Amino acid sequence: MALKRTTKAARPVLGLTMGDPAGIGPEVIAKALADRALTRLCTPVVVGSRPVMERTIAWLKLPLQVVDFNPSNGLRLKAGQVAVADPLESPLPKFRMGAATAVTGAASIAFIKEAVTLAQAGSLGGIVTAPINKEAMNMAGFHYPGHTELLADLTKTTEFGMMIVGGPLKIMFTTTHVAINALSPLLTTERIGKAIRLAHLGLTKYFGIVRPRIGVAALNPHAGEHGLFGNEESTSIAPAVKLARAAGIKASDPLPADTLFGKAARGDYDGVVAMYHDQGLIPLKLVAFGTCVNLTVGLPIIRTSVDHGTAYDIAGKGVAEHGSLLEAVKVAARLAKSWSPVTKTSR
Ligand SMILES: NC(=O)C1=CN([C@@H]2O[C@H](COP(=O)(O)OP(=O)(O)OC[C@H]3O[C@@H](n4cnc5c(N)ncnc54)[C@H](O)[C@@H]3O)[C@@H](O)[C@H]2O)C=CC1
Ligand SMILES: NCC(=O)COP(=O)(O)O
Repeated sequence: MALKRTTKAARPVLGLTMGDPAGIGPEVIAKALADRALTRLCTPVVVGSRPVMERTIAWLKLPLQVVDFNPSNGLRLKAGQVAVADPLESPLPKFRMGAATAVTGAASIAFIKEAVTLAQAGSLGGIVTAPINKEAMNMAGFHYPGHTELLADLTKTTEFGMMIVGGPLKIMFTTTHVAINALSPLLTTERIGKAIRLAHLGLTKYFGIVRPRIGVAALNPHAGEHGLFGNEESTSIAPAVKLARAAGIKASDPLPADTLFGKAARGDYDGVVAMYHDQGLIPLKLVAFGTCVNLTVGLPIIRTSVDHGTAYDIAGKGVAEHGSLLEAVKVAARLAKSWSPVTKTSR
């Protein structure tokens, strides 16, 4: 029997995927599990390797005890007990912390798949993902740019987008993990229009903002300066804005990105549509690294994530901070209490 789906009164059951076992995912999860701030927000279920979780808890000397996740017992846990859903058929072979391998990459994908299955079955009210390593995932033969596209594939979602929020900024990304020299042809009116619609959906449905004001970033310096420094503004961004406005969305003209994010941070816009990864993530991480939350807007399930990666440089050292994971749980728990599946991205 699946757990009853979260109600407004209950603390939602959230699945915390372990991410890449060789990164800081297990550590930030263990630290968060020992933090009362997390258990006040939700009933956590770690979706990951049970032996890795046990080793991490022991290594960090945390007062936690791992038990198997059993959806049919209503998650009746004693204080300090942590439920782990481990989808791996056999324990992971020995691996080195801080190194990308196909084995750990494959495990990180198995955890995500299991979490999606549990969420779709109603056993989890949402999922919060710890970082995967894209290189390890690709070494394992999963050729996705990141969670965002994998989750869309697993849930058969076509209209989805990566939104990251932090401090005063809420940013929707038109493209995610793309080489700069491959960017321009991807910035079609259709793709930008989709990002504007998803920004609107994210700001209204996920953050409750009525008639949000959306700032749309230009791609080129000074918004191209009438074609002097590029023309994506006139050929694709402005036409996408026009279509969005015709659909009733309050979207700005393509604005020079070097001043747009500051304006949004000061409150002139409720959200921003960035054209590419670093355009939006540099301002976000400058003002709020460690507390930003990544959401996949448009999925039929709730998914939030941390703002950081696997941080191989500090994996196994005990210095990783778990603040972003707590923030991601906070957002997922809030959404889980009022969630209704996305059916379309109309206003
Ligand atoms: N949600 C996800 O699954 C994400 C995955 N990644 C992946 O992570 C890998 C490494 O990416 P990088 O660009 O190097 O970013 P990164 O966030 O792993 O590391 C950047 C710097 O921040 C520090 N740092 C990161 N998280 C920290 C924490 N919780 N506490 C203290 N210091 C922390 C690291 O030590 C490093 O100096 C890549 O494979 C990337 O694709 C990156 C971002 C998000
Ligand atoms: N920089 C954001 C990031 O890498 C997370 O991407 P995803 O795994 O959530 O698609």
